[in-house]
Amino acid sequence: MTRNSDLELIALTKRYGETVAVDSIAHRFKAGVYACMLGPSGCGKSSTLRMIAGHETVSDGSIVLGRRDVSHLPPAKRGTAMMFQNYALFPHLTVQDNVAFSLRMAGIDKPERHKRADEMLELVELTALAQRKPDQLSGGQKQRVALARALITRPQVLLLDEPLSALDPFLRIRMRAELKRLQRELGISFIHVTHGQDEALALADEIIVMNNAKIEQAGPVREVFNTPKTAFVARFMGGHNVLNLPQGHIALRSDEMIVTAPSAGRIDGRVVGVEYQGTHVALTAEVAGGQEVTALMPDADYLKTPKDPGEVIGLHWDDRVAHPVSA
Ligand SMILES: Nc1ncnc2c1ncn2[C@@H]1O[C@H](COP(=O)(O)OP(=O)(O)OP(=O)(O)O)[C@@H](O)[C@H]1O
Repeated sequence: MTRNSDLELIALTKRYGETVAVDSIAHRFKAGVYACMLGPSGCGKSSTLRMIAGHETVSDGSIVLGRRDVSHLPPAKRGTAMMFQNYALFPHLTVQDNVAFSLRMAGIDKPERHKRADEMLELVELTALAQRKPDQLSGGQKQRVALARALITRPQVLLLDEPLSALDPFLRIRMRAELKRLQRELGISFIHVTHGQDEALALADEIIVMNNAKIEQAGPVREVFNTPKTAFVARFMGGHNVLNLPQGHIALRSDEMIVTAPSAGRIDGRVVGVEYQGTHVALTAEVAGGQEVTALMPDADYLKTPKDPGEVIGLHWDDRVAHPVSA
């Protein structure tokens, strides 16, 4: 089997009756990439992932992994593996047997199955719990079992559908570091669907933002964050203001906004919100046309000139940090 191959989506389309869930999208995932797919609920992320995995039929277009068109192959024959949101572990099987399950289905004998399952359990640091049942595990441990179970098939591409959403915030941050470590160690592609912008920024080499069944923007993580092409991407990725000015729409990072005395900046606004965020303070002001603008100030800077709701402030920004975006 060709290892380390690019995964290409060509005019990939999914229709459910009248609903077009994925509308002729095209993208090439480079081999070994950590890609995060983001977008609002219902934009077609899961449908895309399920088509790649083979859990959903392709309505039109194709999926090519390496040199093989895998669009119509059964899931186990594609070179992909999927890790589900709810982990879908078998409650009556031990951790080791859960991990080895797909090898059993493939008719591999028991000693080989257990050997490979043990290797996977070592990879996810669960060797000590191999004989436990899923209900004797914590959420984070279940997630590792699900990962080991997906990885045992030695996929070229691992597909993850909101893998961290069932975990509490603290564990989520720990597990995302773990995912990144695993992906680096294995050198395979991870395609990870998430609702979390922070999660995507923390993990991804590449971000694919979907909206209304289409790819709105795709590219390296810093490029998508720093130079959003559309107002939607700027708003969706967070950390930006989108201002409708006479020269058009511009995106401005909240941490690039400079708070000045009234009339000393480019525009004035009235403070409508002051939110303490620990290291920073988010100061939100209403400017002309009822638009809200947020300036993210380091806490120490804010404390030098604290503001109260109702106060008028000036807002300034450097031309270099203003990016025109389409509405
Ligand atoms: N089995 C199905 N039958 C009919 N319509 C479906 C089916 N699955 C998804 N859809 C529709 O297809 C569209 C895309 O759904 P999809 O689950 O891919 O979106 P998503 O971006 O993953 O959303 P979420 O973030 O809420 O999981 C939605 O309009 C959804 O209602």
